[in-house]
Amino acid sequence: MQLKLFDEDRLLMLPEDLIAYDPAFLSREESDGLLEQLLNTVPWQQSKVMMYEKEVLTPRLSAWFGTEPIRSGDQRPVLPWPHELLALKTKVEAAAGIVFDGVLLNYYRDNNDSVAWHADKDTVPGLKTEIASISLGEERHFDFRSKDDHRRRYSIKLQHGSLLLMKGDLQRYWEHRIAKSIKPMKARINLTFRKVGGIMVAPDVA
Ligand SMILES: O=C(O)CCC(=O)C(=O)O
Ligand SMILES: [Fe+2]
Repeated sequence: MQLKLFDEDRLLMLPEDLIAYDPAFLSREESDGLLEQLLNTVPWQQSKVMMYEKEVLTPRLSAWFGTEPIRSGDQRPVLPWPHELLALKTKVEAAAGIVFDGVLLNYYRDNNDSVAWHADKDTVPGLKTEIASISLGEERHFDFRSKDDHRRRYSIKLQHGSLLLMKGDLQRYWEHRIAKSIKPMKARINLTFRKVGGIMVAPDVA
């Protein structure tokens, strides 16, 4: 049998200390309700980033909820936690065994929205960045590649209501992305719960 380039089973080869995946963390009803509510109530914005000395719009919308900016200089307003995101934060913290202080929401409107290859870095050497990621709506491929050898790749389809934990040295040795697709796609919202504590920076990615 021929191995596909992106074979979901191969995710299992990414060590368990880097990734944990629960495909049905939220029920169907919870996921449907939350997706609808976030689509309609979040003050979505399209951020600008500098790329090769030019300002470009990121190919997705986003919003940041927390108590301080995701990183110094970030233009996004710091939005207060709405009730339903606080409830979700508590549930995610219980599953992850980590306390978070902010959540970044990404809204991929269709198949043309994406996030380019990046790792979510922190500024303090040796501090491991742990992120809990909830997916709602359209299933998209989440790709990983080794920073040392870009041919080493894995991919997983992030399902409606799933929870992905990224931990250990994942951000140090691996990059991730959501690629554009030629297949028409509906809306997807991703929520990444993070610990900023005034020290973590998010990357400038388009
Ligand atoms: O949409 C996703 O699943 C990932 C988003 C991401 O990598 C990020 O916000 O840093
Ligand atoms: Fe990321």
